Amino acid sequence: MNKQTKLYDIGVIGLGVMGKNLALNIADNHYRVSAFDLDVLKVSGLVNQAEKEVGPHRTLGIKGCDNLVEMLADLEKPRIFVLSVPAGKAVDGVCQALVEAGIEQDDIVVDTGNSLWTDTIAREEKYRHQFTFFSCAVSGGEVGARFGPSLMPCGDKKAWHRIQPIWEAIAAKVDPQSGLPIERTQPGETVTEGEACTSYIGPAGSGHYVKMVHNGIEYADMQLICEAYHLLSQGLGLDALEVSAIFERWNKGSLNSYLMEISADILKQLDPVTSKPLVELILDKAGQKGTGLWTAVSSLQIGCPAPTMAEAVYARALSTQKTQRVKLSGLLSGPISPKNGLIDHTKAQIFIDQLENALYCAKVSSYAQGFQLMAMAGKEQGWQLDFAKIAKIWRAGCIIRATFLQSITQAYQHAADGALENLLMAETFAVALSQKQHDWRQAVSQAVLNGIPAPCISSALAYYDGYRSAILPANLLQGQRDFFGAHTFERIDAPEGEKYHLNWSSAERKLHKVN
Ligand SMILES: NC(=O)C1=CN([C@@H]2O[C@H](COP(=O)(O)OP(=O)(O)OC[C@H]3O[C@@H](n4cnc5c(N)ncnc54)[C@H](OP(=O)(O)O)[C@@H]3O)[C@@H](O)[C@H]2O)C=CC1
Ligand SMILES: O=C(CO)[C@H](O)[C@H](O)COP(=O)(O)O
Repeated sequence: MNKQTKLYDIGVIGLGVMGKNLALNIADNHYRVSAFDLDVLKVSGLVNQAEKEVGPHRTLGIKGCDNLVEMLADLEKPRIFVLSVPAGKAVDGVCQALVEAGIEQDDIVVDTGNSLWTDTIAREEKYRHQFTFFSCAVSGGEVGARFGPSLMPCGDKKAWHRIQPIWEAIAAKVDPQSGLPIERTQPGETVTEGEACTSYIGPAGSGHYVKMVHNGIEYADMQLICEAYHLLSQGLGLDALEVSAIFERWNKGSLNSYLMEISADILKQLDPVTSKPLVELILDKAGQKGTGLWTAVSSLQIGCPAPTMAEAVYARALSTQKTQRVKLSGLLSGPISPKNGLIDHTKAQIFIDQLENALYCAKVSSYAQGFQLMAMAGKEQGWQLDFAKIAKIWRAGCIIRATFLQSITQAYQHAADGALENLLMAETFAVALSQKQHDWRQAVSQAVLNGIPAPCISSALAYYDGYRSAILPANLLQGQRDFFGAHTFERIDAPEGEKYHLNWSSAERKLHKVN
């Protein structure tokens, strides 16, 4: 391996999709990187790529290591290690191997994988007497990691101050006025202006919680776009290229986002083998690694409704039941399908415009759920989450980046003392949704009438309607609970907290005040 005399600034462990690109990004920003992976081919692959990218006149400060003892010797003390290994056992495996290799108390280990936030809290405690376990969730996929991701650090404040200059250098950057990304796409380029998409989130676990909700929102955003595609293709009978053109137009307006942009691109792609649209040849069974599921589970545990994110997880699960779906498509009846699609063609443009507004409203509703979930979790855990900052660091670099996040940033900045309980209460969104909600209902109605599943668009509407309902039928529900289980109920004409029970089954039906 490449022998250097000067010590290195940072050690990157795990050189898969993310680790390799983070290492190159860090080196582009003039920090010297020592890199290790269990797979020697990944180590040599990184070193070769670094040499190729810069050519003979300039070298990137990247060195491959054979083992962790070598890496420890390579690094300037106190040392900084970046872990980019699969979440779960591998993280503890590397931490243990670092202990065996001689890691010291002042050294910092930064876990950048999609770890479960409760594991992060436990690890900070577990390794407290051996080194500082810090964590920083990363979003942006391969390209983000290479040219500027969104970074959500949490844990020991002193550790944050040490890594902050590196993190601010490698993060995506945003023009503070417009909220638009300042992009770099070439190896060796750096962006030194603009606001960095990283900000200290809070104590251990908080950054990973925020990233988990980011992924829950990501699942919902993706499914919302897929439902629009389904309604346009199955409902109106449009082909992939026609849907792509609609998405490209939507991407120029309030729906502008990275996910909308790549969806338009995907729909345009022809299969190199058959020349048909590739999307039509991709099997309709969705995968998942678990972060969306964790978000839905947390929302249920906390008691904070996040139905659109949960529906997005269910939609992926349902998609995997392909064999049953195929069987039932011939067994269960739905609306009769005319040749050119289900929805009246003479009203196609009206429907397309309604769907655009429906998608915008559903997106606002979904983000409102996500931000409220973070607020409730933050309260429960005693984290002081700054939502304007969180929206800010999602404006570029991450998968859910969108111009819309500038409006969310401003909504939280304008709310006095962080008093915005729910995004739906922000004037900008309340007004927009009031104006567009009729179209949202039309789109959901068309989906229902024509038998096209749109669980995220419609659950987002149900959340909106539930949230704006002064009266819900939970009075009857409380009656049911008291009837069969003596679970008691409160009365609207009695002080809050006072509990009552009616002896529903007895002849006299006596009301008792319960102490
Ligand atoms: N891919 C993405 O878009 C994103 C991924 N993430 C998260 O980042 C983390 C890394 O993801 P990704 O790069 O995609 O994963 P990959 O599987 O591509 O890379 C992980 C790498 O870590 C190596 N590795 C595993 N165990 C060890 C070990 N004990 N010591 C050294 N190296 C080890 C693996 O080697 P081997 O293959 O030989 O086992 C592999 O090269 C995950 O937690 C993921 O959830 C976060 C944001 C986006
Ligand atoms: O964290 C990410 C981006 O922010 C990953 O892309 C995410 O892990 C993808 O999740 P899944 O495989 O479950 O779709």
